[in-house]
Amino acid sequence: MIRNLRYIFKGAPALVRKSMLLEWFHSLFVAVPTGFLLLVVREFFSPAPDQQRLWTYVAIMTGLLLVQLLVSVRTFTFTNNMTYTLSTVLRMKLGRHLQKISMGAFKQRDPGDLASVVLQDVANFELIFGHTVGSLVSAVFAFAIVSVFLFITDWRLALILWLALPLVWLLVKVATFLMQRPGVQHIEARNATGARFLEYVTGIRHIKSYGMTGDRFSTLQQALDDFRRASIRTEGIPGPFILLAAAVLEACFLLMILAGVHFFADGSLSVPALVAFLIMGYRLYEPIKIVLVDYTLLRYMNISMGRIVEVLETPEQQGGRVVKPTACDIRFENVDFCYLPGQQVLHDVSFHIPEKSLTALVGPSGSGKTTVTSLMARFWDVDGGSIKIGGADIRDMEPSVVYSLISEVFQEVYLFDDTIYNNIRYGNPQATYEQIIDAADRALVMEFAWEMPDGIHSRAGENGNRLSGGQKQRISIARALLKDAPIVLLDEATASLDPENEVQIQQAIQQLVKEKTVIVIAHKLSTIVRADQILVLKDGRVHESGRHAALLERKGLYAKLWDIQQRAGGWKLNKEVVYEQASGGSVAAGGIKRDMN
Ligand SMILES: Nc1ncnc2c1ncn2[C@@H]1O[C@H](COP(=O)(O)OP(=O)(O)OP(=O)(O)O)[C@@H](O)[C@H]1O
Repeated sequence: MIRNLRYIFKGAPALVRKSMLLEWFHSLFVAVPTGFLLLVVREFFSPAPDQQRLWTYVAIMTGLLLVQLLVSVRTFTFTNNMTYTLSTVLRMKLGRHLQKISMGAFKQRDPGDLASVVLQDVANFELIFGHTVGSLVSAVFAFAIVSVFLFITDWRLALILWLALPLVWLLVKVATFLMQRPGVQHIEARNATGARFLEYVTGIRHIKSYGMTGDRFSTLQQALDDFRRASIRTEGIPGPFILLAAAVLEACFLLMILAGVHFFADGSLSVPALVAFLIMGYRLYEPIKIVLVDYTLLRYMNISMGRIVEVLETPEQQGGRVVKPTACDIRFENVDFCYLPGQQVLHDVSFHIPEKSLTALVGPSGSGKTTVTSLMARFWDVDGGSIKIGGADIRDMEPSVVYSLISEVFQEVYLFDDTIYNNIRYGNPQATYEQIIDAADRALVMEFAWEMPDGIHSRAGENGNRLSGGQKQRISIARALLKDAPIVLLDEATASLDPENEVQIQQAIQQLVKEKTVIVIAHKLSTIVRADQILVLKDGRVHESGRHAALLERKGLYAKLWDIQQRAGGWKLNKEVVYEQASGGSVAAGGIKRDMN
């Protein structure tokens, strides 16, 4: 636990030290009045009680209690502020860290599980830390101070009260040991419930349309049942041990009374000392009772902290030796890669993409086209070989540098639940209003945005659900135009569009790829007949490469795919769509119109 706490408090030790100091100070003002209580009792039972002395003690105790109140308020406010500051810092740290780990490490965990680390585990930490750590520290100090007073008064009775400690400690240890597994299971069940709820809400359209409501509900019901059982176990298993520990405290107190009466009878204990023990013995156990409840909570917090530390310790992608490459040609050298251990997806892939050229990636489904583009963008790091941009290994560059070199326009467009304007602005947060409108104009976003109630400031909805597929793609192209990165990755951006939309998207893409190094994943081979280079992938290897005509002559896989597409289903292309890197570095793309024969 100490290691986890240290890790989490890294960067804020001064805050924690101040909080602990305040708690110690607070415990001092809780315990010292008890000492005066002893003096009051002694004075009270003396043969001639001194009234003035008694009033002085009472006045001092009142003063101390007032200070205690002030210190309590200050300690509470400080600890409260510190806890929420720490948890905000922690959440931001987790957010920043998640950005810096590779997609591989990111995807090893269920997204619902990761979200629950950031939200639930940090909430667990702030709730338990804020409410228990302070009182625990205070309790330990108060216990120590009251013990000193008691040992001074009568060491034998104090020792009997202390007898409870090893027993209580043992019972707490057993309780925390027993709750370790249910605690982990409880957190797992909680995450599973969150994930099932998320699945249920996000998939509600499909669940309804496939009439799966009953089935899906039972999955959720199952998760909720598991969660209920896990919650009962987490509280129920340590519960009896904690109750037993409380009973041990009561028993030792009774034992102390019996011994006190015995010592009083044999004349070795005075009345004031006995009364003091009756009052203060109970007070001695108050902090322990707090510890009993809080300690098990603390162990639960430790499980959450362990999960937070585990995420924070996931290695970040390194880089930084190369600040920015001087050119933007791309070279794959003997690249091997697997998403999962033992399942190699790319094998010894080598090729070179000259700067400002157009390269098409083609191949059967699952051949590795998307994987090649993901590796170029350093979403994952290669397992073997290297990828170089401008001659520099991308592993020597900060991932953010690599991202800044690349614009992507993929089939699946992700839009934030924000305005269209802001969604474009993500491409370059420093862009001016004019630059954003210009990008929107060039990507033909303005054509549809004008007609919306708030124009370009209309909201896109969650993941753009208020917009059509074509409109979303135009926004993503505007975003890429605004970013103006030297490398452009296109993933068959027009696959799911109607002909009219497709022509418009092609025009927008034409704007985007001017003077850039372009890599296009093409499923329709007719679009890439004029590419500078076509890489044909099969089973994660470069099976063939060359220009369109040369590949047709070879009569290999490309020629076969071409043949199939030409004959496919009686469709006739009567106007070609072509990506072409012209000698001046521009790419031409025509419109497409299909007629059924
Ligand atoms: N995140 C992932 N985790 C595990 N395996 C993956 C992951 N993404 C892709 N794969 C596997 O890697 C292989 C290559 O996938 P990739 O998406 O690169 O192919 P592709 O050529 O782009 O396919 P498509 O044309 O269907 O999009 C496939 O066998 C796929 O199952």
